Amino acid sequence: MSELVFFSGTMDCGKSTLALQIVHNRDQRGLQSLIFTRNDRAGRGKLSSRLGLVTDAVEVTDTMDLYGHAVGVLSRGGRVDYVVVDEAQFLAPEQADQLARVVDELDMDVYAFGITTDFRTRLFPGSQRLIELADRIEALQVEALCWCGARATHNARTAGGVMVVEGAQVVIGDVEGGAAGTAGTVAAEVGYEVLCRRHHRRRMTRASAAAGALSPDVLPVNHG
Ligand SMILES: Nc1ncnc2c1ncn2[C@@H]1O[C@H](COP(=O)(O)OP(=O)(O)O)[C@@H](O)[C@H]1O
Ligand SMILES: Cc1cn([C@H]2C[C@H](O)[C@@H](COP(=O)(O)O)O2)c(=O)[nH]c1=O
Repeated sequence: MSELVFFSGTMDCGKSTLALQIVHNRDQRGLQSLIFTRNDRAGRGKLSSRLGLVTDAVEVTDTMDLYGHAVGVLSRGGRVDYVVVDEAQFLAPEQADQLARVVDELDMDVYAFGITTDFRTRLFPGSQRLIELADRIEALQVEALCWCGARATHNARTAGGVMVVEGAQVVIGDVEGGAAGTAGTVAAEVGYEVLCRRHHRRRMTRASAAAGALSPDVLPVNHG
């Protein structure tokens, strides 16, 4: 039985790497993928991982029908054995429904990869719909870590090094403060950092925690 599987986690937890591994392993066995992505940092029509691997993909647009696209490939004599979708948080909810239709009507596995929540801890609409529809939701085994060493569960956005909780939901960027990419809204000063919930709630990034540790008002008072 074919499945819709949603592999989700924070930024930088290895989702794109796993997507590329799935494609590589099936490719080795002669299976043909149809790969979708949207707003990858490497540019349009790319699925890239921070480990340096990259492959070509179909860039999803606002109005693209993913089921219709798969049917189109098949009807032109192309072969599709399974579907991979990276940056699936950027899908419109109806595109998640189209992926479920691919599974049910074309009998193909669909592996979707994406972050669950945005920098305000709110579900992305595409991720919400995938959670609602998926046969399975998988958390990645290599967890990203907060600066405190706890498992990172949330994504923080920083602007000029300071955590922000207001702004557009979609701003393409990277962890470690570096913003990159060619699609979507790109703000040079925006960065991301993965945090545990406790530190996300307290708005404590690695930099602000370090600054707090050095702040005179938390240093031990010398009564001597
Ligand atoms: N220099 C490196 N050496 C080993 N592993 C690395 C290196 N850089 C990144 N990684 C691994 O790659 C992961 C990020 O992979 P990626 O697929 O780009 O993440 P995601 O798609 O979830 O944002 C990191 O969590 C880390 O495990
Ligand atoms: C939290 C958050 C992230 N984004 C963007 C930033 C990146 O371009 C992608 C996530 O990519 P990754 O491969 O999982 O690192 O999403 C965003 O637009 N809005 C957010 O709130």
